[in-house]
Amino acid sequence: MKRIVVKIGSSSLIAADGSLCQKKIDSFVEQISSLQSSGKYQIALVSSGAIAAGLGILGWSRHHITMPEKQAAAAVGQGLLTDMYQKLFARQNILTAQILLNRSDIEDRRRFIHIRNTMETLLRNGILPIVNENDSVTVEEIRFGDNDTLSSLVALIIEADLLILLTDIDGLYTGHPHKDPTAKRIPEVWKITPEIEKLAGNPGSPVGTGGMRTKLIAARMATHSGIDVVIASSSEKDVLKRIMNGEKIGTRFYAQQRMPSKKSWIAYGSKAEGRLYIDSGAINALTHQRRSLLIAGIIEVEGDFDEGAIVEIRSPSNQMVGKGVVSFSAQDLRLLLKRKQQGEKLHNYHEVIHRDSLVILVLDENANYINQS
Ligand SMILES: Nc1ncnc2c1ncn2[C@@H]1O[C@H](COP(=O)(O)OP(=O)(O)O)[C@@H](O)[C@H]1O
Ligand SMILES: N[C@@H](CCC(=O)OP(=O)(O)O)C(=O)O
Repeated sequence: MKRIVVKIGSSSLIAADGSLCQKKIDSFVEQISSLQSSGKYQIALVSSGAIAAGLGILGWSRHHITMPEKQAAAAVGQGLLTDMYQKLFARQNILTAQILLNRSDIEDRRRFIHIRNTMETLLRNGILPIVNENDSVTVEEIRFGDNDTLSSLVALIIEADLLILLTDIDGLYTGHPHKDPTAKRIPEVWKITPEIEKLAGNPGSPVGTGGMRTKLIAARMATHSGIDVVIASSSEKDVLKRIMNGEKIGTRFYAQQRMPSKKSWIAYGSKAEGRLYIDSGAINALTHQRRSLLIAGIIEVEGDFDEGAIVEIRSPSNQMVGKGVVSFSAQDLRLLLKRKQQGEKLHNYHEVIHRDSLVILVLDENANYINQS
């Protein structure tokens, strides 16, 4: 069975009067149910709309709103959203489950595995997980901030084959469609180059968060992990079925080679607790010779971490090289660096970051991430 994550943005769920639009939601529910009951797909839904729905029913304006008001609106709106999905999916004999996440739930490896096991259990039992950010309890430091990023992490969690971002526009355009009347849809993206990234602008509607910018970040994370991404219009008739039938609607981003799940978590889910600065020889060994990181290549250690922590690997000029699981504590690494400076050869020490626990995050000359295997 193929696994799909479908993300629906606020702009596709909210009616002009600010309320949840049952007609629109029903159309998604029918489409998702039809795919799920074909027996060919397991689907997880990431649905935005809690804040907008809450503001709508409370009659509160989104302008100059305080954080507690926004979080209160999310608490009200999430209830409305869950209730509507539950009722509409029940009509299609599909049981739904609500999962609300913060970034810290994913950053911690144990919690990540718990979420993965829960999602697996739901999917294998034919229950539809409906995911959103836990907006009403989230503080800035642990926010995803946008559901595009969240949906791509959900795709990593369940090792999806495809991530579909449904929005109020039929794909990525060559310019912001509200500002550039000549802008055209780009049907396919093989590589997310800096030129492609430059095309993505902010939301076009007052209810959207992140616009195309965050959709491209999500697409980068997913495609690098080996998951195809389609951005398509939520109002296109039978959009999900047509995408699954291979019709070229929206913008399709093609995946690179599949990355092992642990590595995609290291790259995009985990939180780095420190930094290792490495010299040019080590950068070359890591990026071109697929070697592990040895103590010999480390110039400086930043932060205070234990062995087993995730750290960033950076160049002397502070460019990101990668991330990985470190085998020594920061204290021990500093000690070893001192001994190295005093002339001691440290050949007997094992890898500081083993290749299998290392993800390279630099692009090659073709704007591809360097092969991880
Ligand atoms: N290059 C672009 N191509 C298409 N849309 C773009 C582009 N740059 C910015 N946008 C805006 O991004 C919007 C979609 O993002 P957003 O409003 O956050 O939707 P959602 O609520 O579905 O996440 C579009 O309606 C459009 O106005
Ligand atoms: N978690 C928020 C939505 C955040 C978000 O990314 O919104 P959107 O850009 O509409 O997908 C909510 O439920 O209101």
